[in-house]
Amino acid sequence: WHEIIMEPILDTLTQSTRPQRRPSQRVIQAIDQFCRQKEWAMNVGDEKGMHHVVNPATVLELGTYCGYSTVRIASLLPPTPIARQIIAWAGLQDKVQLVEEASGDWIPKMRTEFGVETFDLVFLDHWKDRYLPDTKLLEDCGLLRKGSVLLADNVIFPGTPEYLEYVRSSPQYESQYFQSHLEYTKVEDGLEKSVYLD
Ligand SMILES: Oc1cc(-c2ccc(F)cc2)cc2nccnc12
Ligand SMILES: [Mg+2]
Repeated sequence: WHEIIMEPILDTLTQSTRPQRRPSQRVIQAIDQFCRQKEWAMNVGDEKGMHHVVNPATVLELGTYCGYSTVRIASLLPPTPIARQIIAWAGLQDKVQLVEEASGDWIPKMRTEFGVETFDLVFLDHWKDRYLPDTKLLEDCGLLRKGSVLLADNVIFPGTPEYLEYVRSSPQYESQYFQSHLEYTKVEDGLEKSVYLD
């Protein structure tokens, strides 16, 4: 359902804003044209091409050179999740590490997998029953520091009562509610900002 909903968002973007990146085929065509007309280069090229493989999922390329064949091969890979396309369309792919796994599985691996010491900001906007366990996991894994901010969406609607009770009663947090409305509606909702005091 989510991919179906997100597709029109991506379509709207691609029709209404300038891309931060060029579709891969235009990149390949531009390099082939340059190497054919201006300066030869040792790319696999458009004649040998990459026609002999079908739908690879895991690929090892030995010898990247300028990235020409990397682009050719990557364009054969399974479609990129919509969120990754939207992030790339905004030109922010180099700043974002997208992890498509359960939060409870990955929070304990943040330090070893991504070298994260502590988070300055945690934006909680996932499954409502994960807000509290994931917050406790962040504490237990030492991923919060004095001043780390937890910003939680939907604390009123759909609602996260256990999480609210925890951050508002814990001496480890200074919590503040910012009343607003459920996105694009008049239903009450809001954000809870909780500063970790350590
Ligand atoms: O902001 C949000 C709103 C809703 C939601 C649910 C039911 C409704 F009727 C309307 C809105 C679900 C969400 N799930 C995850 C993260 N954020 C959400
Ligand atoms: Mg939300």
